[in-house]
Amino acid sequence: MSTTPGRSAAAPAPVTVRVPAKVNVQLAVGGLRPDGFHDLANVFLAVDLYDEVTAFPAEPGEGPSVTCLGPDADRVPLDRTNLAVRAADALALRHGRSPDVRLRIRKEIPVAGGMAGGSADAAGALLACDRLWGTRTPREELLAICAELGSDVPFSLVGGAALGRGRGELLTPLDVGGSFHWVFAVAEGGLSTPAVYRECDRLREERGPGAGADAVPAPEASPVLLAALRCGDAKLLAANLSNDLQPAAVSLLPALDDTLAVGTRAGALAALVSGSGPTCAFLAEDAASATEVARVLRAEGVCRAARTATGPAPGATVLSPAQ
Ligand SMILES: C[C@](O)(CO)[C@H](O)COP(=O)(O)OP(=O)(O)OC[C@H]1O[C@@H](n2ccc(N)nc2=O)[C@H](O)[C@@H]1O
Ligand SMILES: Nc1ncnc2c1ncn2[C@@H]1O[C@H](COP(=O)(O)OP(=O)(O)OP(=O)(O)O)[C@@H](O)[C@H]1O
Repeated sequence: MSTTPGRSAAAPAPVTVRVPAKVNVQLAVGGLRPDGFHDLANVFLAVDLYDEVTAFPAEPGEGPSVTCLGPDADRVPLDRTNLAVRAADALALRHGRSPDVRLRIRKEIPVAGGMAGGSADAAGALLACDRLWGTRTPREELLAICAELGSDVPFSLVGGAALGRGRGELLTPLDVGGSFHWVFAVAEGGLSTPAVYRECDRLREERGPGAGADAVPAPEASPVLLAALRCGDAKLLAANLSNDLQPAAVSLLPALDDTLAVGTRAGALAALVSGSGPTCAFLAEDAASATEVARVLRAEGVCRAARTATGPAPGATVLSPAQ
């Protein structure tokens, strides 16, 4: 007999889903669109740093609730604005049912770190609730709900590597010919994604007439970068990493320049800000080099934590009950 609160003998078993963080190996940002978003060529790579979302059954009419465990748990909102709760609400609305679920997030992905942590929890909650409620939502509909929840959420569901067009939600899967070794330097605080995009526009305006947001060329994925992924060539990938949001993130948090420099001096093939930051990502030649880069980053005190990870990693995956 289970002792989980709120479970009767007939209640379904809790469902646990594991969801990866991401790093953007290319983030080309176009001009500001009328809807407030930017067109992107966004090359996502999922890495094996995971949040776990568990959906427990709740009483009929109870509605959704969420708890969070992990080092950053106190920075995660536990009300209806939590992206996992919003995902449960959106799925319930789609099926015309009450969003009765108790969600538990085990958080390893840095909060507001540019690694799509909230998006991961949204994708995880969506899959977990769909299983718990037996709603059997087709994959295409799950992806559409993901896109409504946030630009990064569809990729959190899919994982692997993908090119995101539009605002990042229109995904084309990419072939990857090997595993890449990364180090992530987690910063003390977070950066707000909209604030970083605003700073990117401001810096472009500052560059003068003709360089403003409306003069920005359409973003395109780099063919050489895509070839580097396809071949699993870490050195070629390192030479072609790029993030148009990096100057904006560094402008808001100038100390990131030191973090990037320390990791590079420690032997990383390349360093860049992950997405909207402030997490800094270092591509290493192999596992031993990644361990050394992480050690130096910690020793120099330029980050709150340094984590090694590899990518690509699978997207949102149901861990239990077993398939
Ligand atoms: C920086 C990235 O993480 C790179 O993958 C994403 O572009 C951000 O994706 P996200 O966190 O899922 O962002 P959303 O929740 O969709 O949007 C938050 C805010 O970020 C800005 N935003 C986001 C995506 C995009 N293509 N253009 C934007 O300008 C907008 O101000 C938007 O209101
Ligand atoms: N489940 C959640 N986990 C983390 N943050 C959440 C969650 N739900 C809502 N939030 C809010 O979203 C904000 C952004 O958090 P998140 O960790 O998703 O940022 P991020 O990783 O930089 O996002 P991205 O890389 O997709 O731009 C947080 O500051 C927090 O207020």
